[in-house]
Amino acid sequence: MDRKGRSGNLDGYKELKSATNEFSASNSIGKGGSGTVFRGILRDGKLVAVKTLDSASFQNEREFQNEVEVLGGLNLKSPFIVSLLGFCVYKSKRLLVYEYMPNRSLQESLFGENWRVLNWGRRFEIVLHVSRALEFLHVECDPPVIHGDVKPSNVLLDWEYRAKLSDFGLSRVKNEGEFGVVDLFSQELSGNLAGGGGETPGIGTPAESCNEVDFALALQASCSSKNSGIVNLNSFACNYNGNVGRENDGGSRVEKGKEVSIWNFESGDDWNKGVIYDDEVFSADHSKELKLSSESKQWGKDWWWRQDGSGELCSKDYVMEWIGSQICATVNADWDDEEKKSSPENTNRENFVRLDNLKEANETQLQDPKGFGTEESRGWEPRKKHRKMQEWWKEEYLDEISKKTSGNKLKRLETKCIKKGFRIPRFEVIRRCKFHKRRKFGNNNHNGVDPNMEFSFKRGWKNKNNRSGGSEMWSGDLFSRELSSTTSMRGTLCYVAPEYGGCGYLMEKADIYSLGVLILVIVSGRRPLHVLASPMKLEKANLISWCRQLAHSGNILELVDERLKDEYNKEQASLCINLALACLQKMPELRPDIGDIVKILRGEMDLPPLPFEFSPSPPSKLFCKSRRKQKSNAD
Ligand SMILES: Nc1ncnc2c1ncn2[C@@H]1O[C@H](COP(=O)(O)OP(=O)(O)OP(=O)(O)O)[C@@H](O)[C@H]1O
Repeated sequence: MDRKGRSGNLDGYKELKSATNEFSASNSIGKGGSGTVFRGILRDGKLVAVKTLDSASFQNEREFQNEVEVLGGLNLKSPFIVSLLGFCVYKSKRLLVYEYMPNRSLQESLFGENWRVLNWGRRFEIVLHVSRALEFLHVECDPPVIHGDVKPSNVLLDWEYRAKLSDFGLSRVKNEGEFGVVDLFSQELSGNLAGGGGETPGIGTPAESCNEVDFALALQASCSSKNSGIVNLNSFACNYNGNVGRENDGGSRVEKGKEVSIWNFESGDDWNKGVIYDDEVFSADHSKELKLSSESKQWGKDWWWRQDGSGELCSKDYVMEWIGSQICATVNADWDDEEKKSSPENTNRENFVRLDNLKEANETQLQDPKGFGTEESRGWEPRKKHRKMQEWWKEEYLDEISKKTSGNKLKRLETKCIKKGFRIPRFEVIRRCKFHKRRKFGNNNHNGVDPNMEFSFKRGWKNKNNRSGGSEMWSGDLFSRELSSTTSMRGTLCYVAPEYGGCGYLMEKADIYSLGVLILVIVSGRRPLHVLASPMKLEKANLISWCRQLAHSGNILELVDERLKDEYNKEQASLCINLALACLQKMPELRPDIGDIVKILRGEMDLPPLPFEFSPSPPSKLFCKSRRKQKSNAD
């Protein structure tokens, strides 16, 4: 790749190929939901990470474009954000080139064999660095950028374990004049989108009314802003084509007729510069692949529906039911009968909405707007409906389940599902585990699941990385693994803010919520959901509600990673936990701004008073005062 970004063409792809030893397994450093990441050395000796996205995935295409547009579009640099050095489009291949982060992700360090490197000092620094990354995005960037997917696997670590935030696939640039979900939708969008008639609700309307939203129009509106980071593929395709179309403009920097598009952010040039792009190959492939053109309106509509689900069995139910099934599974281990009926093919069919099924699925959905499906499709249709994200994160459900017998709970859910014509999904998950258990490890592995595998509603099982995560990474809990890093269309289960209903714009306070979860994860060294076989431990299953309980009983330090023993700074740990509690308040307005969070972490500001229900947690005011006093004494 030409690092000046001026002569990239097929050579660009070739260079990335040779830099990564032809994308060899030995250069592979990790696998995410969207593709594989390879270590590479460019001709000039620069060490890079090359992410190759799995082709032909609708989701990947969107995330690729978002990454390029938002991360690549940042005018300012931050030491706390991973640099995107360039990208490459070669036929259906999509590659992203990042600065290399030798210690990879926080997820791997925290839950891997190497967890000891994350001593308390480093953990506290990581909390500060991620906060500074968000401060950069929310405050220093104009317009602000909302990351949308803050979680440990998106925090990468450099040589000295300094953290940088990565993965802007779900991020967006905040539009000018956005105030908040309610204002936005009641005033701006509904008027605009309904063409003045005011009948079409906007994106952020409550999920119950989502079916009514003309999402295609909403998307068009959201993308109409010059700075919008919600990249509609339609508009993005236009953007590409627009560049090509402008090749003869004076000073055009677009070269036509090549197979590779590569653009180098380091060159500091703007979007057009250095794009080398075959419009025929690209636009043809692109529009075909994404089924755009005249159907784009309908496509946009289905796209949102498909990703977020519109069925009545929402993810809350799904998660509740799944939790129940996990408890049953660990206690009763009665999987085998179901397993016999399953096959990997069936499981795949039920868990993925494939690109090539899109048209077929659309038709079904149009004919059957309630989504119950025909007799033939019923077996897999409900799976697509489970993704609704609204308020899934109801820790009360865990409490509820712990109070009642899981069997009763499940019975009720089963009845509910059957009444609605849905099949019960729980055994699919379990089958999957069993399938992988057999295939990968025989019966000797801990609970039968590869420590490096994780489950995604969207993507099914995926191998997170090629390095062994170690036994700590597994630690006997199936459930925490599966939910802790499950990327949804717009957020990750357990990290996504409760107000974010799958239909709304992400706002800064959603990032703050995710930061709160991340802080607790860093401090506790465990995942947000952690169900162990013993029912006694169920009260601790949900990290957030456990933390709230501890705050209530004045014992928050019990949450600190027991592997650290006593080797941590109690004052800082209390500060982090109280700060996390403030970030995790259900009402977004009550959560602190990122600027204040950074100041609090630096000891320059008091922690705001926590809600009553968290008392008698360590008196945060007193605590902060004493901390400030100490600091001023030190000065
Ligand atoms: N810049 C980088 N430098 C070094 N390693 C990286 C870099 N980017 C990613 N990795 C490694 O590759 C792994 C996969 O990254 P990727 O961003 O594809 O997945 P993810 O964020 O874990 O998953 P998802 O995209 O589903 O959220 C990371 O966990 C990390 O180990």
